[in-house]
Amino acid sequence: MIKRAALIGLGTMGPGIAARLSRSGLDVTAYDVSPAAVEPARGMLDLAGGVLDRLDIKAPGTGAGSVRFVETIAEAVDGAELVIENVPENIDIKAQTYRDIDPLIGPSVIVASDTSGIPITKLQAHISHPERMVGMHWSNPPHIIPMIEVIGGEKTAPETVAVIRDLIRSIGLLPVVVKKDVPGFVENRVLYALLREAVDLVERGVIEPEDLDTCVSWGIGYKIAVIGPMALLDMAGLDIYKSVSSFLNADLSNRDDVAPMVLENTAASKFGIKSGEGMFSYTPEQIKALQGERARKLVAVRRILEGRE
Ligand SMILES: NC(=O)C1=CN([C@@H]2O[C@H](COP(=O)(O)OP(=O)(O)OC[C@H]3O[C@@H](n4cnc5c(N)ncnc54)[C@H](O)[C@@H]3O)[C@@H](O)[C@H]2O)C=CC1
Ligand SMILES: Cc1ncc(C(=O)O)c(C(=O)O)c1O
Repeated sequence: MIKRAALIGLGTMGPGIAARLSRSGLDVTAYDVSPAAVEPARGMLDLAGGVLDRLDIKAPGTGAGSVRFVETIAEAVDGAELVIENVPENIDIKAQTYRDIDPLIGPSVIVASDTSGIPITKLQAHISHPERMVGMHWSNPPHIIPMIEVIGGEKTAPETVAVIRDLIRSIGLLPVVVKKDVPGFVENRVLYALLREAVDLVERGVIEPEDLDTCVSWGIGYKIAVIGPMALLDMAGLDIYKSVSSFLNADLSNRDDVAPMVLENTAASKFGIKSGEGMFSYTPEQIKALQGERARKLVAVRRILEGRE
């Protein structure tokens, strides 16, 4: 079983993944190309530790598992059996990172990418042992969401997929093996189908953004946490789905470009909470409160869904 992991990239995702792996007894080295990313990452690591306490996720033994911040990529991968790449969702940046890692690791080291949806087959073209490369797609916030997609590319060895699946299972998380290396894998294909329709409805003035969120969170979202889409079809009845989808599917958004509303916002540097404005506006105090509230509610819901209260 893997005991030493390296995390490359410590932005939104890296610190939570480091926290979750170390809590399960792995020794983690953490590296970011930007020294400015390290202090926020330490803060996120501490916050994630507190959330893991509230989830009652205990270390396997006293002192088991650690996170060590290092200053070079060579130090990060030295001795690692698993390297998890968490650099931005840009194939050139990811490819350069694999080229940097390649001469520093042995052929048995597994390189996993947390890509949101770039096919693994494309990524593994940039590494000399593609059979050891795999997709390991965590969901945000990664220390709280227990499901992780595992994706093999055309050249990934089945054993590599099995090792990562077993690692995820052994630390009490939920691996889902995606059988075909399709863009976006499964979670983001479903999420982006929902987001495309949601953005379109707001953009066309069908609904206000706040009301869209109430509708989806308290309608579909609340329900879907308890009963997944396939089981939901059976609950609703396939006859109903057949009737509604026979006229509704043709009316749903099928735009294949990025919606103008999103282009306008991003062009104006409105990225959401990271810039203080996006679909909504946020003060720094509101952002802190929202993040705390998100963690508290996700922990509470997870405890209930797991039958722990
Ligand atoms: N943000 C999200 O909700 C999720 C993101 N992902 C995926 O995870 C990956 C990382 O995403 P985020 O954490 O959101 O990105 P981010 O932009 O917040 O963080 C990326 C970090 O990588 C660092 N970095 C850039 N080049 C590097 C290099 N060559 N070596 C080391 N560090 C480098 C940056 O300084 C930055 O701190 C992306 O592929 C993304 O699609 C996956 C699940 C959810
Ligand atoms: C908007 C968005 N895009 C990608 C992801 C991901 O899973 O890669 C997420 C997420 O919540 O994890 C997301 O919200």
